Amino acid sequence: MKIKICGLFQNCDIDFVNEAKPDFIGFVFAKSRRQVSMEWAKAMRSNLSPEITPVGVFVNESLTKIANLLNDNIIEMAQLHGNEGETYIRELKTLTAKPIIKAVQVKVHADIEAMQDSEADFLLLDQGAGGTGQTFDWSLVGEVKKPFFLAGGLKADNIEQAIRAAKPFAVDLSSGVETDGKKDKAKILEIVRRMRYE
Ligand SMILES: O=C(O)c1ccccc1N[C@@H]1O[C@H](COP(=O)(O)O)[C@@H](O)[C@H]1O
Repeated sequence: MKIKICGLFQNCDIDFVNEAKPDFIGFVFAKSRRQVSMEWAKAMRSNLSPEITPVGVFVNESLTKIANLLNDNIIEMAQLHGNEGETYIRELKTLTAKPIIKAVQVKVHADIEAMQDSEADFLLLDQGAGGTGQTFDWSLVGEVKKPFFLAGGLKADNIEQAIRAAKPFAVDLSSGVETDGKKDKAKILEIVRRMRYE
């Protein structure tokens, strides 16, 4: 099981993940209390362990900004968390060879069905707008043709149940590894340890 720790915004967050070694981390470029600038992401990425893949999280961002971040190697994957459609994804793919993750807000299974043939490389199934700490009904997931990240309110006490129900390629956590709005080293270490050894 792959694991992504999203929404890193403090210098110490990089130390936490370098120790825990998740597979992916996320920098949020969208409006959010976790938002980072291009310059700050570049500085954090330069301290990130090379074994960890950095993902940029965007909401209806300009294609040029995303392509620049990818092509300047500040991020290695782009996660589109807004209303980006297939035309947008196709266009982004003409600007970069790096993988694209498309977030899907899951209210009914048909929301996933509608994205099965997307040109995105991965789907990310979430409860809503992103970074809310809210779960959705994992029994809605069912059969998914594409590899997908499972997100939305995942934390130590629900992650095993979520994995059993949805069988994702990777799990993605942000709020669930925070305390008082900041990344919590002990929670990050514990969840990555569990994914690796249980
Ligand atoms: O984290 C944010 O602030 C954010 C803002 C805008 C779009 C997406 C965002 N985060 C993504 O949301 C999911 C779930 O997060 P949570 O665990 O429920 O807090 C995750 O994929 C983040 O990448």
